[in-house]
Amino acid sequence: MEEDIVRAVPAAEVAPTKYAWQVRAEGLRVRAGRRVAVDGVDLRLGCGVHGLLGPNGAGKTTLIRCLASVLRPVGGEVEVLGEPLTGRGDLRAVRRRLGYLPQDFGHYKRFTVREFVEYMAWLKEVPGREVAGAVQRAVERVGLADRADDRLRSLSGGMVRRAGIAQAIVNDPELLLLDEPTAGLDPGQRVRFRELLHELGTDTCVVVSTHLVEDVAAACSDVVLVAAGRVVFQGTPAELAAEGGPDDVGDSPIERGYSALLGGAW
Ligand SMILES: Nc1ncnc2c1ncn2[C@@H]1O[C@H](COP(=O)(O)OP(=O)(O)OP(=O)(O)O)[C@@H](O)[C@H]1O
Repeated sequence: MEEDIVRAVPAAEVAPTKYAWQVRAEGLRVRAGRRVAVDGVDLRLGCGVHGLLGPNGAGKTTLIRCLASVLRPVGGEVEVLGEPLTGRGDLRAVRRRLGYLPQDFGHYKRFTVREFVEYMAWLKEVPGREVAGAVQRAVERVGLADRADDRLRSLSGGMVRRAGIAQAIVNDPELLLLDEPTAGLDPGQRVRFRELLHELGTDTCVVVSTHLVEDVAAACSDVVLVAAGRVVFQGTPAELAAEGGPDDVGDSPIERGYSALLGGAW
């Protein structure tokens, strides 16, 4: 009986908060192949939706991969959820508390959506009796409840990406890292996804890399602009817009702010 009244409590509500920032980096340097693609990043991120913007090759994916503990830094410091990623410590505990949607994520085409999200829930060590409910909630939140029992290979690219978002949120992560989550989503889904981001940002640190300036304007509380491996601006979308003037290139105030800050490098 007791089980009936137990609700899935977001990890952020129960984990002791022993850190001031979900992400803290100082002078962070990360290599991608032979290149130092993140080259001296200072960053502090708390709860909210942080839009990671920047031109192709700026280092956004490399930064996200480092925060997801996939790439080890080669210099500087980085702490995620209060845990340093620079040492030789065991990263499993911190990995359980984050959600990550890679740009090109691998999935098992023969799995159904539910099986895929369930599998990721098990890997994140979501307690057994909570798995089914957590999976159903994640699938509903991305609007895939009616396709939950279809195999991934039968879904469109945008639907597969939504399944990817579902696996990233299934463990109610304290830090959610989404690398171009809106790529391939139709306009209706993009609007729904922005609403979901808003909701998640109230008690989670969400980092979203995107090329879509409209996503940033509509869904992000904060913009981090990256160029040539460094953070060149951090502020609200309105502050980014204020950087632009009538002579800057762009179709919207935010685009003009973006081009003003990047000069010719975009
Ligand atoms: N495996 C790799 N080997 C060599 N160079 C790499 C590798 N991965 C990335 N790079 C280089 O590192 C730099 C940063 O790449 P990264 O993918 O982080 O940029 P990005 O900002 O995410 O770009 P995009 O907007 O195109 O996705 C680029 O110059 C890229 O060519």
